[in-house]
Amino acid sequence: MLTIYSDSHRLQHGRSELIDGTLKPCFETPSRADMVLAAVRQRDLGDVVHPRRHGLEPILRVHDEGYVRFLETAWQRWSEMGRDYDALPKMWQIRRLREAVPEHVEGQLCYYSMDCGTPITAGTWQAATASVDVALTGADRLIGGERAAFALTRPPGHHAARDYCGGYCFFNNAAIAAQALRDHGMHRVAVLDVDYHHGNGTQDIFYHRSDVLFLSIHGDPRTEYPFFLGFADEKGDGEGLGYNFNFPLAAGSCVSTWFFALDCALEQIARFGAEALVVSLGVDTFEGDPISRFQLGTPDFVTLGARLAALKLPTLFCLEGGYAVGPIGDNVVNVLAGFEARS
Ligand SMILES: NCCCNCCCCCC(O)(O)C(F)(F)F
Ligand SMILES: [Zn+2]
Repeated sequence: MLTIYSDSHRLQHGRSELIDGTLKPCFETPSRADMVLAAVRQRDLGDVVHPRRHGLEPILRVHDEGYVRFLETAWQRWSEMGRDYDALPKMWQIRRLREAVPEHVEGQLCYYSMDCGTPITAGTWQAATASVDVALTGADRLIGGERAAFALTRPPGHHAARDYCGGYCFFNNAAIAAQALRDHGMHRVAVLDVDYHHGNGTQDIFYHRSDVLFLSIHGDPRTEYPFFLGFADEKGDGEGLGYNFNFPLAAGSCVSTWFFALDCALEQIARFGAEALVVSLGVDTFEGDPISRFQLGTPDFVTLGARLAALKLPTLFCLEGGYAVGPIGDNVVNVLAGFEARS
């Protein structure tokens, strides 16, 4: 399987995040991508290519222009305040506060974000746009007729909504790739999110649409981040009613429960008649993940890949989460190798 990778991911390296009430070093580190790339090479998964640049147009097919312009200018405006450290919001635009978009960078930082775990740094814009190019280069390969591709995307994307960043995500790589597949003639595209955390951003982007089916298996938002989206009763709206499926599972759920949810999701994808599949591939479902609470073992990721291959669809894998850095490479490559073995 082809891997698309850009060294520009290294430019996103936040210093700290506020997590569980304390400031800790960021869990979403460059070493994650280094370990995945090393495993891709060590396991001889296939060629590794650099992305083609696609510019801002595909991003603007999914994200709000004001939000994109904010991300493009935030660091420079933040630095002009004499700050040389990560940009993080100090509050949010919560219920009954004014909806208007602030002019000032500090206000916009609050308006265009959903948490304080997603630092904007000097290299964020370059890293995030390169990550989109990685995903889009993978989509180009599917459009060109290839069966599958692995977009080694970092920073991740599935928490990024039309007009806000969060959960270490700035641009929604998987959603932008799905939109590109639609724009290049695939009529029905499914996005399956297997990351531990609900892909609130991807749901937000496609919630009113029937041409992109979104499905997510994740930790129950009653107790797990992102708390405010990802419930089973969120089924889409308007045109999109019936084209959104959430499978929230209680923290600590066993592996067989997880695979039962996967089989239900795969059944919906087959019924939808998808012409292509984008997988938001987070491996923080791993039993040893430091911030998540499912129990998949490293061998289970082979089974996941095999189940996905059974759909016999052109498939683009976009890396999302996974914070057990030692095993992340084997966990990710197991999915891809498991997929290839059944293709
Ligand atoms: N007590 C745990 C608090 C969790 N705080 C933030 C979690 C962010 C998860 C990010 C991710 O893994 O979903 C992504 F794929 F986007 F990277
Ligand atoms: Zn996650």
